[in-house]
Amino acid sequence: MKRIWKYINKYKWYYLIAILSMMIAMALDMFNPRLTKIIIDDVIVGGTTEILWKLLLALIGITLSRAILGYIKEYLFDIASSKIVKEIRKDLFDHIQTLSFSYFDGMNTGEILSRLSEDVDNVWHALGFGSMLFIEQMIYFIVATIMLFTLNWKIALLSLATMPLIAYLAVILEKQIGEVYEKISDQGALLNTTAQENVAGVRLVKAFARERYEIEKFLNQNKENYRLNVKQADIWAKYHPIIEFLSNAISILIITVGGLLVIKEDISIGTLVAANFYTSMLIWPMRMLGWLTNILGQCNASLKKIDKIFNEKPTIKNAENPITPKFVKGHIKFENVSLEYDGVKVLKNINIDAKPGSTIAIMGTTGSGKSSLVNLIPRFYDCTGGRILLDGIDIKDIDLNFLRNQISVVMQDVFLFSDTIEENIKFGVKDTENVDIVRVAKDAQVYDFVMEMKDGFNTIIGERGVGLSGGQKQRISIARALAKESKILILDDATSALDMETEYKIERAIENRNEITKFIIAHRISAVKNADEIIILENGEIVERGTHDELLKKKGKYYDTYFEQTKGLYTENKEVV
Ligand SMILES: Nc1ncnc2c1ncn2[C@@H]1O[C@H](COP(=O)(O)OP(=O)(O)OP(=O)(O)O)[C@@H](O)[C@H]1O
Repeated sequence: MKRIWKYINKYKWYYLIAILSMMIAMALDMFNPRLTKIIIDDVIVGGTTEILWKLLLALIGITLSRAILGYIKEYLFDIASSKIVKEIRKDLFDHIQTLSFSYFDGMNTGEILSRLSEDVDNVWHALGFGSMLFIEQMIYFIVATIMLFTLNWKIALLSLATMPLIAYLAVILEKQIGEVYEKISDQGALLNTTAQENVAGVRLVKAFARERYEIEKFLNQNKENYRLNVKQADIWAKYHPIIEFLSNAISILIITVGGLLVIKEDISIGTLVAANFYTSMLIWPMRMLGWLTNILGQCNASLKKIDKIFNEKPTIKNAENPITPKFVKGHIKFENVSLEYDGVKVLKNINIDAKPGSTIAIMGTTGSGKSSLVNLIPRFYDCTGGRILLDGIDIKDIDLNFLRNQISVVMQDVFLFSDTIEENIKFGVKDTENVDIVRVAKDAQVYDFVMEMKDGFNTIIGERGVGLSGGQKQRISIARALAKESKILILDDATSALDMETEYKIERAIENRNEITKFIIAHRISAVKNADEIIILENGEIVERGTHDELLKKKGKYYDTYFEQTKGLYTENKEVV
């Protein structure tokens, strides 16, 4: 909640002027029943017709000024709330960008999207018309009470005595609605996630003919959402008519008691009309209390959820005084590195010395820790033991942005944006004017198939690269990494969808880049055989290492893989034919 005051404070003048306009408009409103009273008592009953035109002019003047002030009030409330919400959404988005990989491991996209859209919208409603009506109704209540007392204290007391009952019902209503709303909001996030995952994975759903199951899953979520909404409507239906009935009953009571006072000539007819008017002004805030507290309650619940994201701290942080080296050679050294995810050790005693420009290939069974190992270099995760050095400096001491700028990663799971091929390739490039798109496209074997497309590099590819083959997507993501021209290149199983020939051409082009230190995770011997060092991982430990020839001589795991992949070229005792 504290956070929201920081934003409101920034636009306090908007709110102050809006509230001032509101107060003047309301003060003018208060004159209307008084003028009506004078028209009834003095002009109609008393016969002083000569003041009628002045009274009518005053009524017109009040109505006009009220309209102008009303416009100023609404405009300022709207503009201030829209500005605040724009800033909250931006800050929230910026903050989400700063969060580390581990945060996203445990969150689903639908939930984050719900915070950014539905919850921020709830804050907007509350800061705009919600708070405006709340302040307005509270002032109406106070002023109408004062006006009633100045008219007749008996009627004033009678009106006020009935208000707590309406207020009590409104508060109960708000409490129950608030509880259900919280559930509706969580359910909405779940519904979003289900829909989002289904649409994103529609091809997989169709391939596995799981449409029925997915529809059922969505319908169940939707049914629960419906049930909660009906429950909310039920609560409204239970309390709202009672509040409505009480409001009307109060009016009848005032007219009856006031009528008796008129008969007894305690008050004039004009006073009764004015008192009835002020009583209705008193009832409205009470009646709206439920609705307003509901909006404010929703806003409060949403703010708590938004705050939870804001309170999330990135687990990977910059050092207090981060180092920004002047020049990077690209020497990467792992010293006794280990890694645990939630207490489970996935890497143990890793020692690697990757000299500038060298190629380190990593092989191993699935789940052996290959991706985890390379993910430590750009600090997607921090090692839990040992240290990693870049040119002799612990990477935890290097400015995080600087460090990541030195590294290009082609991830296992290719992600392309729905944009042109050129923009996708230029994604990580700072100096977009001087990037040699053609060279990187040729090196990544992208150039030929792009040139066959009608719009070439300007071809817009669908979401996540829809419209391209798996191999084409991988090649574009390799081109994207090469275009970044960083000192360290990580290819995490980046050529798995490529045919041997294309993979070979890309590997050669990358090998020729002597200025880059390369980490290549691959399963094919052909992709790793020219590496300066090949590392075989098993259960998070290096079980074999050396060059292609050295490993073949060892006749260990690498040799077995080599034999498996080149079957037919050997005799039964694994001797070359
Ligand atoms: N973010 C994470 N949180 C928790 N555990 C993880 C995380 N990422 C990986 N793991 C676990 O760490 C182990 C190593 O995973 P990793 O992805 O590094 O293996 P890999 O050798 O790259 O596998 P593959 O060849 O299938 O990609 C696995 O047991 C995996 O379940």
